[in-house]
Amino acid sequence: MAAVLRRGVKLISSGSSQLLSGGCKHGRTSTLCISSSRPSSSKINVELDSSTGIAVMRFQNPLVNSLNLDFLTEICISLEKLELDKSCRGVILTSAQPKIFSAGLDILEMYGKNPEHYAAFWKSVQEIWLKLYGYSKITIAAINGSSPAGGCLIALTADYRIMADNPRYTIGLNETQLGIVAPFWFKDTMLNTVGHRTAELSLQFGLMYTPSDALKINLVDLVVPEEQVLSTATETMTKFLAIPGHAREISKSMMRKPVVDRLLSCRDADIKNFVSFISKDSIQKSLGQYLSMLKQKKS
Ligand SMILES: CC/C=C\CCC/C=C/C(=O)SCCNC(=O)CCNC(=O)[C@H](O)C(C)(C)COP(=O)(O)OP(=O)(O)OC[C@H]1O[C@@H](n2cnc3c(N)ncnc32)[C@H](O)[C@@H]1OP(=O)(O)O
Repeated sequence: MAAVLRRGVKLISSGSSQLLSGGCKHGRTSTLCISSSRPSSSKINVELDSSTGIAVMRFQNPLVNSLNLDFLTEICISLEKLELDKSCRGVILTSAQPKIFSAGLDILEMYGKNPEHYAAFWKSVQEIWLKLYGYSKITIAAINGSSPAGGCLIALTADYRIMADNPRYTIGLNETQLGIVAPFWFKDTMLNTVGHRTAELSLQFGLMYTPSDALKINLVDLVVPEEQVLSTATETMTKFLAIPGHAREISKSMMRKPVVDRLLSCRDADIKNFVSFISKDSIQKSLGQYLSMLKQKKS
């Protein structure tokens, strides 16, 4: 950690992860998120440019940024810290893993575990969605890889989505392909983005879209060459930042609050429903088959 803690770097928070803030080149302040115990094990990296107020949060949970409980918790804590940090005005969400934005929820968290584990996991999935969908600051998803199911959900919570123009990358809520069902708040997030008919077809078939098809249905807002995803996200953020903050924030909340409130009003019931659904033998069998299919695909 000594190499990171150079002159002018100060610790600005604590918890399961730490935020380090310090002066660096060009008079800017960068913020790096590292794990308190083992810096190299951190699953995200956050850089905050205090001259612009733009933070870039990179997911780095090998191999495929699958969203397990620890990873979800780490993302949530960092988002919370950035939301409280007055020098941060917006967050760009992107991936440090090649070719993958996020593989979605970690299937191993939903397979072969006990009900207590399923409940704790689902609570953390709810937390991340509540945090991101109700986030007061601007969020932009710089989607530089595939983004199935929970990965697509994370992207859908952003105020704007920019995807790399690579037909090998796909995005969508493919839950039915695994024999599982996207809950109502996944569905509502999709519905609010692409409209009723498209969401209906998309969810029933568990459709995955190439970037150009995702653009056609407004699942993403912009498709750009891969090497321009981050710079375009920064440019777009600058446009959002030009709008008076309080007016933008209230407008965002007005659009999203009913959906957020709906989950808030029934969190425990939603967890119970998830635990009962995922514990079913038939669902466990489907997930087991899907995991085997993923392994077979490699050989
Ligand atoms: C009432 C409500 C009930 C239920 C609601 C539940 C909602 C669920 C939401 C979800 O998000 S479910 C997860 C859906 N995700 C997927 O379907 C993605 C599956 N993965 C892929 O399609 C591909 O792996 C890929 C992400 C496109 C990457 O492909 P690539 O060829 O680059 O890698 P590879 O397939 O070899 O995978 C590497 C490694 O990672 C494992 N893996 C992949 N995805 C997941 C995952 N989501 N969870 C856990 N593990 C995953 C894969 O098996 C490989 O493992 P190995 O190295 O041990 O073989």
